[in-house]
Amino acid sequence: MEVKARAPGKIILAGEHAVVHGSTAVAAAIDLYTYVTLRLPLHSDESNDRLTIQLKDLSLEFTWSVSRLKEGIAYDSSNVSPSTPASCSSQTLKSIAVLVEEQNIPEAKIQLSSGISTFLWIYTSILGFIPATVIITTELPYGSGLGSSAAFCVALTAALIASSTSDKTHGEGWSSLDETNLELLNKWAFEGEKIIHGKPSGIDNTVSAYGNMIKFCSGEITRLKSNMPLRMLITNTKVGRNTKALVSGVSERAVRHPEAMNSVFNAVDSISKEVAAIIQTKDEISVTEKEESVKELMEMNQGLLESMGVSHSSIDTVIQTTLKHKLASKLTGAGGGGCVLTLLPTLVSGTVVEKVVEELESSGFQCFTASIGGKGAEICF
Ligand SMILES: Nc1ncnc2c1ncn2[C@@H]1O[C@H](COP(=O)(O)OP(=O)(O)O)[C@@H](O)[C@H]1O
Ligand SMILES: C[C@@](O)(CCOP(=O)(O)O)CC(=O)O
Ligand SMILES: [Mg+2]
Repeated sequence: MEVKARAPGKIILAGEHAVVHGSTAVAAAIDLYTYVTLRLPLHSDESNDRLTIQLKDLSLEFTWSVSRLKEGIAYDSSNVSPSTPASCSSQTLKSIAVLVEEQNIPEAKIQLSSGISTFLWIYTSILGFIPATVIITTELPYGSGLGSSAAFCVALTAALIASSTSDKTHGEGWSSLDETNLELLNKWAFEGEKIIHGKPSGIDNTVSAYGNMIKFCSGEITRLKSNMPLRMLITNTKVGRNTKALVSGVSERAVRHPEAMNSVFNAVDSISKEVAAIIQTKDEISVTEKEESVKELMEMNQGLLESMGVSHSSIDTVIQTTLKHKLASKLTGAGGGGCVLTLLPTLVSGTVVEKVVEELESSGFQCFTASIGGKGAEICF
């Protein structure tokens, strides 16, 4: 039996990091996906009693015998049920880390360890100890702020949940999951994100699961309906970074300077709420005026991200380059490198965009555009 699932990456228009501390943020799905193919043997076959994960884009494969997993994963199965997503205890995570270490992941790719641990936790929690081959491909750059970790968790969970539902509509292309399963997969994906991020807000897995554009605050989701064109240039600085380290850096700063950081988080909250309001407003305000407001709010948000300590010299270079052409930019996702968003107002000419892209690419960055606010998780049999 084979089932496929896909889940999108995202951009955060306003509010990253502060959202971890209870502020509002605005995010949108983008049309770049992570794909998971789950192959379950139809009959138990003793010669292939293995769980294998293939990361196709990286030409990497990790595999364990089911008996090794049963012996290695220390959890109390009475506490684990597919329908009640639970956090991976530190003892279980340690036992999973041993199984991951046995795979000798190349040093240059060691950041994948948390993703592979997440895979083992979610897979065994939902399907138990049964053999399978899981094939992953992705259009998202790893660790660049576009939510590859959440898309991976959401797509994986969607495939696992779909394989265990009785309603399998074959041959009709991609279809979305029902509300109950979406809610379930979103909760599991959040548990996965906890292994990768430490302390996620849940915005990335939520927007990847549900798609569209959302306003998110302390787990509460408001779906946004945009009433203005929103075109963003995405620049990948290609500077590698790790969301977990950046998120904990901000928390440490908040412990050192609680009052100041609270003011920063409150300011971000106001910015995100204003961004959401402008995007949705049906008032007779011209598109140019709306774009001017979004531009200014992006600049303010970037300033506050700098004060949280999550910007980077490569991000500054993108900001300065785009500013020469009167375009505003802010980092998106965890920062520290990764991707930067530049608002492309409707009136900006194609020639200017080409020039900006040329300058950015000559600095070694990679530029692209993506369609914003599209589909969430989908499955296909
Ligand atoms: N397709 C994938 N397969 C396995 N692990 C993945 C995949 N995508 C992401 N991950 C995990 O997520 C990590 C990157 O997540 P993170 O630092 O949050 O950055 P982002 O979510 O912005 O891409 C990777 O180092 C890896 O552990
Ligand atoms: C920094 C943060 O706000 C977003 C992280 O996004 P990403 O993993 O960098 O794509 C963390 C979170 O909300 O969980
Ligand atoms: Mg992430």
